[in-house]
Amino acid sequence: MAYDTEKKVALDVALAAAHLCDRVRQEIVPESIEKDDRSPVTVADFGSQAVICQGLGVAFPQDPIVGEEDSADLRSPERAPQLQLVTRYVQGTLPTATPDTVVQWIDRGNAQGGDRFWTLDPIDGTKGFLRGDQYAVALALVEGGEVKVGVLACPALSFGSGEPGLVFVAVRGEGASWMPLKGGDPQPLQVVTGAEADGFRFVESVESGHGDQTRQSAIAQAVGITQASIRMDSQAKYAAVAAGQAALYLRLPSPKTPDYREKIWDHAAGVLIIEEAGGRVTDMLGQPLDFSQGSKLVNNQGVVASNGVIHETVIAALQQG
Ligand SMILES: Nc1ncnc2c1ncn2[C@@H]1O[C@H](COP(=O)(O)O)[C@@H](O)[C@H]1OP(=O)(O)O
Ligand SMILES: [Mg+2]
Ligand SMILES: [Mg+2]
Ligand SMILES: [Mg+2]
Repeated sequence: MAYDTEKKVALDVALAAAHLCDRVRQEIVPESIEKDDRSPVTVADFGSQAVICQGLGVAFPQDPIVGEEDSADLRSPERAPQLQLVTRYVQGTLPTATPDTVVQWIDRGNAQGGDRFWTLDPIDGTKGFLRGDQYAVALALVEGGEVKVGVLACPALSFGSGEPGLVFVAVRGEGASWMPLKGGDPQPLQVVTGAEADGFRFVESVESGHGDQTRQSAIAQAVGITQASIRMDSQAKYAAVAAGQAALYLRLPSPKTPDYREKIWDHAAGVLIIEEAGGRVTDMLGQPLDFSQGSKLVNNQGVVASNGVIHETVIAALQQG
């Protein structure tokens, strides 16, 4: 089957990284370092990126990786204790790791893109990770501007009363599935269908600054969703729609940051997983997300991810105000 090796390697590295993040959260209270854009990063974000870039580098040495983090914030002498800690966690997976190899692996993720590249968010939802809520390790392969393989590992996510720790994977044209992080048979993913919108739920970010929650509620109501939103950090929201737990994910530009452009690693894996589960993802104008323009979705604003059935109704409601 197409992309068999890519799927297997992506799952292996994402699982190893998810395990590292989970260990960090169980064992220490991770401190956050503030990046230049004032967003937080932790030893787990760096460790996850190191493990994934190392594994992709061995399996696909020619493939560029467009990752969120770079090692600049870890290289300064005053950050030596944090780099030591990252190295110790990476050694749990790669026993020969040293501070030098760790920063090199992290910086493999500094590529700009190309016709074929990987995009990586080593921890999507760092704020959720720090709060003890949802987060995801998100990895996707983009070829010719199209997402071909997507993996989302969600160590804190569970369905119903099941144990937390789920992984989601999709290959274009071959469907999407989920399985427990600790192993088990893959189960197919299918969005919720039917036209009974008053039974539907919608998902949105926990962070009010990452979207327009007022407008998101108004649009959900306009399309007949009467229940309150489920607020969740990270691309776990895409997983919730793909698994039929919600029919809609709305991410409309925040009035505080109207010029914000979404980063490709915040969406690529989730988009493919929803599409392969039978759903649809566009921007707020109904245009497909354009993954061919470097690290940002410069041609898109806002994201609408749905079960497909209600998609056009949502886009029409957005056009009305
Ligand atoms: N103004 C903004 N609008 C939309 N997303 C944002 C904004 N600022 C940061 N983000 C991104 O939202 C993602 C988290 O998603 P969610 O809110 O759904 O949990 C993070 O990757 C974060 O990027 P960054 O890592 O650069 O801070
Ligand atoms: Mg992110
Ligand atoms: Mg991140
Ligand atoms: Mg971040």
